[in-house]
Amino acid sequence: MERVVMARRLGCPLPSARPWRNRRFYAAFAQQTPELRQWVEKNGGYVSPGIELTQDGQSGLGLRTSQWIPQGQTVISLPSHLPLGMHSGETNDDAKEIIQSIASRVPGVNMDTGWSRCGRGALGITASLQYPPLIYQVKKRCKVLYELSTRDIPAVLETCQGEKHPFAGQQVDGGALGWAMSAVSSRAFRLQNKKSGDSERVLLPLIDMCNHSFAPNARLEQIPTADNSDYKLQVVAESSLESGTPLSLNYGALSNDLLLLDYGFIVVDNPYDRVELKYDPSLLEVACMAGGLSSQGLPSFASPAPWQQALLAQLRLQGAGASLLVTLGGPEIVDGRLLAALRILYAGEASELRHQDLKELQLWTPQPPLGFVNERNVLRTLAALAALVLARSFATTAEEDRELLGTAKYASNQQLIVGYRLEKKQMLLDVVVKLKDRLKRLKADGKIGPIGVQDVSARKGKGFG
Ligand SMILES: C[S@@+](CC[C@H](N)C(=O)[O-])C[C@H]1O[C@@H](n2cnc3c(N)ncnc32)[C@H](O)[C@@H]1O
Repeated sequence: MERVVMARRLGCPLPSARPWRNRRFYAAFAQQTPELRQWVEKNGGYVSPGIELTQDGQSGLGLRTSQWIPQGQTVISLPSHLPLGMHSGETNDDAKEIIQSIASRVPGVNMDTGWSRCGRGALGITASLQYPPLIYQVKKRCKVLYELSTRDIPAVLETCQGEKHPFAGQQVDGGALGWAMSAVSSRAFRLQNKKSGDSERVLLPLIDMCNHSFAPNARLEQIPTADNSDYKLQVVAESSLESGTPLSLNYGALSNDLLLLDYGFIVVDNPYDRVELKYDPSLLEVACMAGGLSSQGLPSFASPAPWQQALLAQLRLQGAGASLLVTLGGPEIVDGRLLAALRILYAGEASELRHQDLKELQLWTPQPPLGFVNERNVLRTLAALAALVLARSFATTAEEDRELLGTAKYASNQQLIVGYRLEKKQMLLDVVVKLKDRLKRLKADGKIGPIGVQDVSARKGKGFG
């Protein structure tokens, strides 16, 4: 049995791009449960009589239970011929070849990058995101979409006539292409192809009506047949479900950036949300001072000792092949490489690290690996760094965003975007709180001396190594 994950990585519309956002559309569609059920069953699938299509608040359409479902019960089962992928369907061979040739030019399919709705107006609202890494992603995808629709796809389609034309003679403009890619990205699952062993993205009828939760009440399984020649896909209840419970699957440990780009929604208090920043010694220097640490006796971040440089190179934060992108947030609170780098930079001598595993330096351990003073300096610097990133990266404050969210004149796209940047700020504030909390717990042990030159000697006396 294999778990199947939502494929994400292809793209998703912002809410206004979804025709089904219209309430009447939802209501009409939700009534089609019997037809969908019959279609699945006619094609060899199974749908529990205990589930139905419904309109699910902010999430659009969804599935919910219409009766009590016991834990472990299969609620949907699809045979392997129902998922729709690049290699399935009844398109004629010429058209299939052309579609595959178009797909090979789409970075989202081959390079595992995401998409967003990049049609008219997308760039206008992009600036409101305020968060440069996401703005960059949106612009990049807009560019790819533009090039595909104005250059690459017309070049392929030019040679196609009649039967060969995969879209029955219709042109594919940026809007249509963006819509199609978004529709796929927000609904595709990643499956293991039993024959080739490759992972491929497929659309799963009915199953793709399940909305996302980080605490899902259902899971998707790919069950191989006894001889391993075929498989079926099934949605199974994770726990017993009361009647009227929305069915949810976990789309994956996705940040709000990926959820917004690929699915068009964000999760409040998303445990996997992060901010990206560049590892920058001068920023660390400022954070060190902002953290109230005296510069006396403390390291020069810009020109560390050779042994520190060697360790930073091992962390790929220095030298050829360095990768300077680090993150704050997520379950680990701070990127392990950044944590290790600060621990190394605050260590007085190479001997302090003699018995230290570089991997362990990247983790939060119950005991601070290089002693209390080292850890306190690290925590103070990191908390100040998170506060600095918060102050420097966004044009508005969290308070201003909250006020904006409260004003009715905002259309849903704008609300989503303001909500997105507010979540980023809130996440950074949470990082500061978590780091300060750690600092408090460290201090509660009563082993921390005053800050300054004494710290260095105290640290030297700890006897690590
Ligand atoms: C696989 S489809 C699920 C069915 C979809 N709600 C519909 O109306 O067809 C994924 C899309 O559902 C919506 N969605 C899923 N989970 C959501 C959530 N937790 N919050 C808001 N929207 C959600 C998003 O629009 C997303 O792109």
